[in-house]
Amino acid sequence: MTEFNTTSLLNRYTNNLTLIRYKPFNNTKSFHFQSHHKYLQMKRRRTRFTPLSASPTTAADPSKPEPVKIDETVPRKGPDLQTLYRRFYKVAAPFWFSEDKVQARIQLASVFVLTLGTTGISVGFNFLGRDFYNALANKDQAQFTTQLTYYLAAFAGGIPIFVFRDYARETLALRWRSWMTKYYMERYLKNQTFYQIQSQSIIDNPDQRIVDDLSSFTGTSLSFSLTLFNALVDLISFSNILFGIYPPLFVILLVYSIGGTAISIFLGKGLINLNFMQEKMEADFRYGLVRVRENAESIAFYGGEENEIKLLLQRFRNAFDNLTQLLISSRNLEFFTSGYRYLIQILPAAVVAPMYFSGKIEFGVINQSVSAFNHILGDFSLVVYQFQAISAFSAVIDRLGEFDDVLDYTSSKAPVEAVDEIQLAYINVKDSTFSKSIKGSDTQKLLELESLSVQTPTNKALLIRDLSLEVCSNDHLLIAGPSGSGKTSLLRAIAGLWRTGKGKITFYAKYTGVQDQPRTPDVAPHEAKMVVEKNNVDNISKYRDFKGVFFLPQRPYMVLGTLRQQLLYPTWPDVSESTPHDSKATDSMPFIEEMSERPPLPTTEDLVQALEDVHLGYILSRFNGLDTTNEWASVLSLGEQQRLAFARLLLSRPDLVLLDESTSALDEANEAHLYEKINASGITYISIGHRTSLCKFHKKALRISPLDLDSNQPNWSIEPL
Ligand SMILES: Nc1ncnc2c1ncn2[C@@H]1O[C@H](COP(=O)(O)OP(=O)(O)OP(=O)(O)O)[C@@H](O)[C@H]1O
Repeated sequence: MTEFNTTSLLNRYTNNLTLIRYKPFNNTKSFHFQSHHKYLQMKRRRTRFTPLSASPTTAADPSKPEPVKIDETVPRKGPDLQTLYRRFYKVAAPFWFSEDKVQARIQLASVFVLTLGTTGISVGFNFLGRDFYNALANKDQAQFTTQLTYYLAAFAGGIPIFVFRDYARETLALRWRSWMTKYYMERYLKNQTFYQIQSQSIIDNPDQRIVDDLSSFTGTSLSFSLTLFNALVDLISFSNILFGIYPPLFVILLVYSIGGTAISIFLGKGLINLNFMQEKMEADFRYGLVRVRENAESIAFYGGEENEIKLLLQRFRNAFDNLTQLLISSRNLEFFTSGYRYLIQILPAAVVAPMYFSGKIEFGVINQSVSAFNHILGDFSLVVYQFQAISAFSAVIDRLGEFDDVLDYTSSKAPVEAVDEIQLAYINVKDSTFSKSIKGSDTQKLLELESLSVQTPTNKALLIRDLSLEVCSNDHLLIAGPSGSGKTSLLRAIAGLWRTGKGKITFYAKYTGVQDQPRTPDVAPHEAKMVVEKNNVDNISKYRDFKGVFFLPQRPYMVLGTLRQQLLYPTWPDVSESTPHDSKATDSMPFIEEMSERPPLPTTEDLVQALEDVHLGYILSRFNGLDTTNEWASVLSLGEQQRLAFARLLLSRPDLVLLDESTSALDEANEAHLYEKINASGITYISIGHRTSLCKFHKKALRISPLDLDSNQPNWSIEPL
């Protein structure tokens, strides 16, 4: 039924070009980092994660995370108990030792106290029940009325405690989740970790792990801890009662529950893995749909609906098949758990009844023993009754733990592998005397490449050999060469995205981050105020604080948001129309705060002027000003998006910009206008481009030719234009 509904829905969605009209403004879940290629591989094979060949440093140090990488050739094996425990602790612990620990612990303590309260109330009800039924059996009306009053009073007093316990638990879970969400997102977006995870296919669906797994991890961890605590207190309280009534009954119960737990673990051991795969496959399916939405126009132009339906249905079928397996395993387990649950129901009454008949106990004691018996049975049988929930939770722990390990591994990788990598250094040149001292003139060195060789990260193919060059202010450089020769790869290396190769890249720019940075010994004190070596892991993000450098890709990235946010991206990232409602929302999430200092915010007039400067003033009236939200990548043409990217550039005014075919979609008049604008605003540019019309805006050209592997000669040359 579900499969049929999904199939027909997909058919209706992709037929008649419905996809092109669908606008995704309110979906904040649309992270999209999984490659299509990976999906094609996934179709026939199941996935397992195996350790990477870790370097000796990481392997020897047990505190370092265990790195993982997708190996799609072998079926995945579930984690062992020790790994699960390690992962649970690693994921759960940081919050309870964070800056919010005092509040969090107080809240946790109150939840536990309220839980104790609820157990006390249950015990009270057990005794009330005994007296109530005794009064009934004795036909003692006065006593019955008194007991009834007590019962009602206990209800009135007890119910709020149950309600407040749940409320306190859920607010604590929310607090924990909001802290964890920020913690994981920061690590995911730091040091270009998201780029490495995506470009090397390290793990599947990180977005689903941040959104869904974190939510269920925090909620379930708390409710399971409380269930365990409750069961323990319950066990102590009710064991006394049952033991007091008839000790052998207690022993039978103990044996029964231990046996039941062992059998359910044996029967349900495959469920953890099935749950893990289910989460992954559901996320893959959802991601496939997000891709259709995001690429609606291209798919519609290609007429690729049929293809998409097949691919999407295949993804859905993977989830469906796995769920079928999951249901079968759950059903088999259910046969056992249902039998286990109901088989023993009449036992306490049957065992205690002879004592009642012989007058040793009153009638109410039978009811009391049944109730105590059921409580203890429930406590001892936690694993049996909750096995499916426990296996789903284990899958969540496994996925989050794996993600956590990858985040740790990716951010700790840089120092270990530094020997064979391209070195990046950043020199702060706020000091104007230094600027002039470099060449004895007013020009300032902005970028220096020393013996730089660039290799592709996956197969280490050499693209550029031994490149050395210097770019000073107004030294506009054009990078040219045949398609595939490595022009964009050179920019990737300069941007720090690719580190494979050797040589050194040094930026000389204005640094806007923290001042007290270590100085490297090879730079004389009069030359630079501060140097940041990229080998230090934190420095990739510090590098972004360099006001001096800006990159413009061929297809500009359009953020989800207003036109104002487009223009302010990426220099002023956290600016949005903050309403009173927003600030309230931030108050309730104490961890979501501004991340760092920014340069002064451009005014509305500045933004309008920037749009006019790139000949885009007309879109203001078309889209009702700066503050309306649109799917900008769909509503603006590629040329308009490129001009918008130049408006960002003019607002940020960096010293140096790297343009990767950034005017490829523009007519020559607009292209010339934009180059004149950036030239006039004092920005030095390095452009990649194929058009000869670009030559007149540049002073020199770097020509890259395809590498000849048989020769040791560099495959580049520099010539004046
Ligand atoms: N992630 C990657 N892993 C392995 N090889 C890659 C990767 N990205 C690009 N390459 C290869 O590196 C080579 C250079 O690619 P690059 O994008 O730098 O070329 P380009 O000179 O900019 O080409 P074009 O002018 O067509 O844009 C190509 O052969 C490409 O296939």
